[in-house]
Amino acid sequence: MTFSTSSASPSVQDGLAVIVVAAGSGTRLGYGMPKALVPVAGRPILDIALESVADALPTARIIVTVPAGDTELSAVAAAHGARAVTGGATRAQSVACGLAALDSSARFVLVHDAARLLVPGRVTASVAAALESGERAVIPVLPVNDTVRGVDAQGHSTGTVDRSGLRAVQTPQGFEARLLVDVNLRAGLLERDQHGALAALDRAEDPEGITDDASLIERFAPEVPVTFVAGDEESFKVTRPFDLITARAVLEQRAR
Ligand SMILES: Nc1ccn([C@@H]2O[C@H](COP(=O)(O)OP(=O)(O)OP(=O)(O)O)[C@@H](O)[C@H]2O)c(=O)n1
Ligand SMILES: C[C@](O)(CO)[C@H](O)COP(=O)(O)O
Repeated sequence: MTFSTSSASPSVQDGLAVIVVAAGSGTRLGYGMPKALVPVAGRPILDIALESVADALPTARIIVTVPAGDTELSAVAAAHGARAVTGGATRAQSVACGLAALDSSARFVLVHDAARLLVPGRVTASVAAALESGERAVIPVLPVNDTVRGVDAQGHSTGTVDRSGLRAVQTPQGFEARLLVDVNLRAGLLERDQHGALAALDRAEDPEGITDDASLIERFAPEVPVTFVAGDEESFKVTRPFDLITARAVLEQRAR
């Protein structure tokens, strides 16, 4: 399914909130500071990520999860008119912190990794457009380019996997807001207090196999289809130092 527009319609932005998760430590990047603060072409990753989101969704409400005790990322969020909230110990727990801060009027919610700082507006807009057209869970994906093999406990190949049946998953992932709240409640990542207010729960670890938001839908609301839209190579996640070289190159190319 494809929804190719360059910016989301005003009607969908009206009821849409975006949670940008930026509370990670960036261990694999190894800069000794939260990854979202690491500069790319002189600007913090979060600053560029928020600009990318705002390109497609200029009027959407944005919540940014930041590490406990942070002031710098919160200032970047404020400069974009976004609200900063303290995240959790894992990505999933940070998303739950963002959901607990959600306005009750939000009909749709997009969850985006700050680390995917260069997501093209077309991708964000097509996730929002798919929600507007009635989809309840929408994720951008790409085909897998490399040959993929299984591996056994000894580290030997168990054979080639048919990659025509595989997709690499990106963000932003979009959901009907009530659905994403509901699966987070069922997963024990969120709870409601006696007044009905949502609160994120501290956990030692995430439910097994939960690596993104759509996997919560698949586990806790399997009757809801997860719909694909076309992702983009420029939505890659900055994970290791090499990714910073690519990010700089993309920014330079866009500036030309
Ligand atoms: N407790 C966490 C962990 C991750 N994230 C966010 O989730 C996104 C994807 O996570 P990942 O790339 O794994 O980031 P880090 O956890 O920072 O990386 P690492 O595992 O190398 O420490 C990032 O934007 C990151 O800031 C978050 O908000 N809260
Ligand atoms: C959510 C995600 O970006 C989808 O590809 C990814 O699962 C984040 O997890 P990671 O293990 O930290 O790369």
